[in-house]
Amino acid sequence: MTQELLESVRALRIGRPLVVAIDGPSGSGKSSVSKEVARRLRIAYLDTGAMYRALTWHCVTTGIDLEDAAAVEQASRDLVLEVSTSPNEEYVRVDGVDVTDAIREPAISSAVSAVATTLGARTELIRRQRDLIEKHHRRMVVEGRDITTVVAPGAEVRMLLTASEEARLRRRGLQLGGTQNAEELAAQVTHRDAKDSAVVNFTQAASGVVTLDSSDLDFEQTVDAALVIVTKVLNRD
Ligand SMILES: Nc1ncnc2c1ncn2[C@@H]1O[C@H](COP(=O)(O)OP(=O)(O)OP(=O)(O)O)[C@@H](O)[C@H]1O
Ligand SMILES: Nc1ccn([C@H]2C[C@H](O)[C@@H](COP(=O)(O)O)O2)c(=O)n1
Repeated sequence: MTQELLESVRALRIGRPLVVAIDGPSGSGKSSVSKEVARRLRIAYLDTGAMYRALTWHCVTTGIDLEDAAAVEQASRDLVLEVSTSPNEEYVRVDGVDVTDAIREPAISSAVSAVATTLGARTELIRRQRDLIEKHHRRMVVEGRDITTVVAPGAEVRMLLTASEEARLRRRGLQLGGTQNAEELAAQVTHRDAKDSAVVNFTQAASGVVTLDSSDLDFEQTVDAALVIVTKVLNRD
């Protein structure tokens, strides 16, 4: 994307709301692409998956039974959570403890779906996500599974970032440095998506949501394509 086009989008939206909602399956590139889009647009960034992971870490660490929906819901309300909203700094803290790396451990990845499918906990985390968007004057790239449909259906730009299963498994394998075998990778990508799909639809674009298929694009090309979508949608409205 040309620098001039990007400058014109930024100028057009100065002081005005610009929520870019991005959903998609695991390994499609939501976090990395959304972060870079936020940097280029010079707006805030929120990784909502990190919030579900932080709640999972808290439940696992304090011995809360993940099958006990009432206990998980109560934990979501009690959670003392700080999450970065800057695309240039990554941190997640629970009760002041830095859990940025701990929430990415395979043990949390395999447990997180149980928490994310607890509807009462979702209600509480969605409330917090909306608060954060408002706190940033509705100028934020927000990514997850239900942002385009539930958290911010009124976002200025709504996008579904997809990629073939083969591409997503390959990317996750590379990201984890080739440490996982095929079965472990499938558990973290395909099986987790299947469990999460029970409560949210992130495989088909809802009405008004633009699909970006990155299967045959590299990272830079995907960021460019996402910014072109932002420009087109804003110029259309
Ligand atoms: N278009 C692309 N081409 C190649 N690699 C990519 C592309 N987009 C993202 N990646 C890489 O794929 C890996 C997974 O991306 P990322 O963590 O952003 O996915 P995600 O959708 O946020 O996954 P999850 O929902 O499981 O957290 C990262 O290493 C990222 O750099
Ligand atoms: N808006 C969201 C964000 C995430 N989840 C669930 C789905 C995942 O299993 C988990 C962790 O997300 P990730 O870090 O892998 O993007 O949280 C969700 O249900 N809704």
